[in-house]
Amino acid sequence: MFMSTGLPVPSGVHSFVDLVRQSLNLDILVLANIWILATGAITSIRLAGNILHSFAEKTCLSTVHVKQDDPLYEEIVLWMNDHAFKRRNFRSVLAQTSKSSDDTAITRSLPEKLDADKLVSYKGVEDDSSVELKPFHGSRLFRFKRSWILFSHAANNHENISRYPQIEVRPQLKLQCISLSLSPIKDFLDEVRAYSRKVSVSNITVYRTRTNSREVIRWSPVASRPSRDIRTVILDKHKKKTILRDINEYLHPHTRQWYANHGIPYRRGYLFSGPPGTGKTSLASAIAGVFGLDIYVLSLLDPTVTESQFIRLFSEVPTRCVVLLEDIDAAGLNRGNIVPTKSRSAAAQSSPEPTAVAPSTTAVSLSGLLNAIDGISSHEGRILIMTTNAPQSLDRALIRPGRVDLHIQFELPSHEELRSLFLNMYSDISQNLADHAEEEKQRPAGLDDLAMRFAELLPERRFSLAEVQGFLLQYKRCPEEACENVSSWVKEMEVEERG
Ligand SMILES: Nc1ncnc2c1ncn2[C@@H]1O[C@H](COP(=O)(O)OP(=O)(O)OP(=O)(O)O)[C@@H](O)[C@H]1O
Repeated sequence: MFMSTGLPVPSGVHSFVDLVRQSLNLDILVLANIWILATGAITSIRLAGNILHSFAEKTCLSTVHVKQDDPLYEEIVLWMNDHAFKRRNFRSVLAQTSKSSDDTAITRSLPEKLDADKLVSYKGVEDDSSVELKPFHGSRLFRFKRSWILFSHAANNHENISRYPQIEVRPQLKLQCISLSLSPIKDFLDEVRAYSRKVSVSNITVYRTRTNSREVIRWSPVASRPSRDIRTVILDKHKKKTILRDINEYLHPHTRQWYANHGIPYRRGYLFSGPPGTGKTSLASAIAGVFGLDIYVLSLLDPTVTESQFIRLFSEVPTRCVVLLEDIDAAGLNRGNIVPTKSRSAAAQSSPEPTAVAPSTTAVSLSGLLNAIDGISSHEGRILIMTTNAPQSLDRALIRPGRVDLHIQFELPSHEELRSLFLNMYSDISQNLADHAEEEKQRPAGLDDLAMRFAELLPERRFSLAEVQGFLLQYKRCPEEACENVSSWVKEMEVEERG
């Protein structure tokens, strides 16, 4: 009987129950009992599963946790998306605005030749690469070589993070396999690394500091872009060769062993000095490309980074990478109020006037920076590149050998360098030409003469390559026009300087 509880039941419920009973020929009480039993059974199976899983975890499962701020995290997610998740249909995915610089879709929907007078609105242009849908959270059991690996990626519990910021949050990415040894997962991780290297072979990733949701400052990838071709960096051939050889030798594993055998800390530092816009950052980026290294950019002027964080970040960079510390003079770094001593070489080339010392604008003191560079916790194996516009204002302690092993001075361009810039702008150096002679042969006829004329119309060692490049960008497709207009541009610049 339905009325067994003795509680009054609305007549509407009565008629609904009668309707179900008559039309389906089923007793709703029986249905309710079946439902209760099924729910109980499912809950028990789940519970048993959990108990079994935690028992297996303790006895026969090997587990590897990966923290979200480790570069491996992104690499594993990438591998899973491109392999294990590829053929499965997910209904809950992560939508991402694509950072890809691949313009194929846009190029397809535009006319082949650029019409200078026809303006294109990119709102209406189809860009099918702008949104990516990726499986993100969830579990997946997959076979790798001869082992079964369970990948689990839990969603971030933001509530817990904001409530208990001091508590170490459980790592969200977990790999497990039925084995008493970690070697199947180790093999898998090696494969993940190799795959990630293959995918980004011609790209360099730039890392900068970012404060995460737990208010902890960490390295974070901000861009992955094609590396700059070293041939496009204009610099005295001898200087370019010297630094490339030096880094090549330094990075070789034999050199590392040599340092270890001789008890010398395995570190190498470079100082790039020169006026603004002469190619210091461009060379650092091209070096990273040549040696397939990622760049970690630190700024002494970043107000969010304290001295201890600065030292920690320095010690957290990977073994082979470029750490770029830009404009170290701009931070007004000095030993408290002590006026920094001039370096011998810098003093030789600087003006006889004493250099005005800017007040310190950084949370990092000179001793903090020295500590980060070669203190006890400082990382070995990295390449440190510091750039400055005013080497004469740097403390000698900062640029002593061991901290700065090679000083590359950039100058305002000579006629020869201006000629090279012109040729760079108007020749197609996207082709992978093996030697210089081959490169010359491929140049459009007459370009060499134009380049010579252009360079001679400009005064030597007066304007930076960045300034001249800015002028040339107005005539991207018309080298002749650039030559015709360069003299009036020089006059304008001179008037501007005087004013
Ligand atoms: N030596 C050079 N070779 C090729 N391009 C250069 C060179 N110098 C400057 N440029 C061009 O000028 C622009 C600025 O160069 P870059 O940022 O490398 O200069 P910088 O010396 O680091 O300047 P700053 O001291 O202001 O940071 C870049 O777009 C680069 O292409």
